[in-house]
Amino acid sequence: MQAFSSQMQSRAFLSFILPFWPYFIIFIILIQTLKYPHSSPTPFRKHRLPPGPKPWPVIGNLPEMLSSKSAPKWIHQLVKNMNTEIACIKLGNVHVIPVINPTLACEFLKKQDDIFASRPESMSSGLVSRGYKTTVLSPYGEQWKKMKKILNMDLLSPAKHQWLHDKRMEEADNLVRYVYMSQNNNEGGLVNVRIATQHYSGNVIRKIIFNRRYFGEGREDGAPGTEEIEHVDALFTILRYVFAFCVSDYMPCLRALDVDGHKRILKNATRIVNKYHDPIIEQRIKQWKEGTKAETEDWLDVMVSLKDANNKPLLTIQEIKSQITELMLATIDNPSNVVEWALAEMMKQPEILDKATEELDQVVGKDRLVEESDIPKLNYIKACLRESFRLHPSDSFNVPHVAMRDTVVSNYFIPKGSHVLLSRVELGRNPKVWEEPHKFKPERHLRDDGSNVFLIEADLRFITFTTGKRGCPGVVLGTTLLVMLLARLIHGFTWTAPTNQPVELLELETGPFKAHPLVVVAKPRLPNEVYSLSD
Ligand code: HEM
Repeated sequence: MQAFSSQMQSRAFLSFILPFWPYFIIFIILIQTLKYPHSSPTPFRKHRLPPGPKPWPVIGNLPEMLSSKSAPKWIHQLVKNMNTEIACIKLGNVHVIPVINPTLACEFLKKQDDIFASRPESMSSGLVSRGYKTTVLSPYGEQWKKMKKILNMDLLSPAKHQWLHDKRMEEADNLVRYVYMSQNNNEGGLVNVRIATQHYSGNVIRKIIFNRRYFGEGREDGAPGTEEIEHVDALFTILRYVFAFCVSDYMPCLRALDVDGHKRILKNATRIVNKYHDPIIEQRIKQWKEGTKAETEDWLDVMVSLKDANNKPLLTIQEIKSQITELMLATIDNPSNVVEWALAEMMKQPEILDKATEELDQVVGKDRLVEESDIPKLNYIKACLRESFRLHPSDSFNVPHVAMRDTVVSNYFIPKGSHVLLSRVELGRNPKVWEEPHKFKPERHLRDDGSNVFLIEADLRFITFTTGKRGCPGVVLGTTLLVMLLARLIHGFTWTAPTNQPVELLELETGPFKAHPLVVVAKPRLPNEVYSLSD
């Protein structure tokens, strides 16, 4: 009876308190705002902010963002509706500045690069970088400078690139073996190109960092084992959520609640990645300490052996662990996404596929497989890759850049702390820049004088590696992976769609990602002995 009456009391209390919940939340938000006031007035305040939707007090345009199916699509639609090429959307206290025009993009990343060289601090980047110990995710400062210098000088230098040649080639051979073996599968030679490309990227970076392809037993046919599938899936989950407009990044007072579930998903994915990486890293550090390892064979060895001015280890274990995860993330998505789309587009326009195959036969011949030394001569292949980057970027936006002080860009006031988002989708498809923007037309990237095509796009008419302080340090490795992947697939095999299943080019509703994996038939096109590959 007493239990019943206390139940009644708590029900009465609940029905009394429920209508006041919204006021309670607004109260917390107001306290939050008082804790984090807007930046103080500066002389730039006479300039207007870029055009944008009217924000609600305190919460800004968060309600509209939350009621949309996809935040990037909502932002792009706003920009389109306002007929502008730069906008300002207020999410909580943060000014988010989407940009779809290359001249403006160059203002941010070239002319005022010094001001826009920071990154946002967020739940996801803090978690993945173990408290900003890495490069991509760390705000501008001493830690970022330390890590970027190590990448440029010790891991990605031309000499180190040369040193790692054989490891990359082993994986390029493994890719061909994997596709070649599909002839023997009981699906009539069907190849899931997404699996082939994602695991090629995963295999190469695992080989470079850990000197191994497999975490577990591995497989004879070069295909990924269960451990590698779990590892690569977890990396892609992190990539999907790392800059995914998490509500609490704009309303820090909601951080403890994990309202959109992003924290739980990211924690789970990083746990999986750490489960594979941490034991290898810990054992290797021990081996170097005990003197049972003395030969430098991979990036992990390099990282463990780096010394500071006092001959002490330059990197802490946390720095090594977080930087390794970040290097995996940085390598894995662009090659797989861009090459899967490129092959799908080329199969849709067979004359393009024929032209690429002709170039390969001319440069490489039919008696051997493509080698890295062929890359400078494969201009049509590189033009196809550029076209795929332009039309099918691996994400809706470039990694955010943060304004380190108030400034003016193109007569608009950009307040300190603004998040600048160069739109990968809308830069590449901007009709003022590109004729027939939705058509896959590699010829537009060939040069009249026949000179070398590069994947770098320094004018930011679309995004590949960008430029400036925050530009990608992995241009050479990235270019090598991309060209080898597409060139080996096209040179080694003829590709046809299975009967009654034509190739389609549908995008997901949420972004520029291919809705369905490309699953097509591969037939070897070179003499059999060319495929007898080293293990
Ligand atoms: C495969 C093709 C690749 C593409 C298309 C690519 C593209 C990019 C882009 C667009 C950025 C952001 C630049 C900006 O903030 O403006 C970036 C940053 C970065 N990339 Fe790459 N990347 C690739 C491969 C790699 C590889 C192989 C590595 C190293 C293993 C790497 C390491 C990094 C790092 C460390 C940063 C952060 C730079 C900084 O914040 O200072 N990337 N990359």
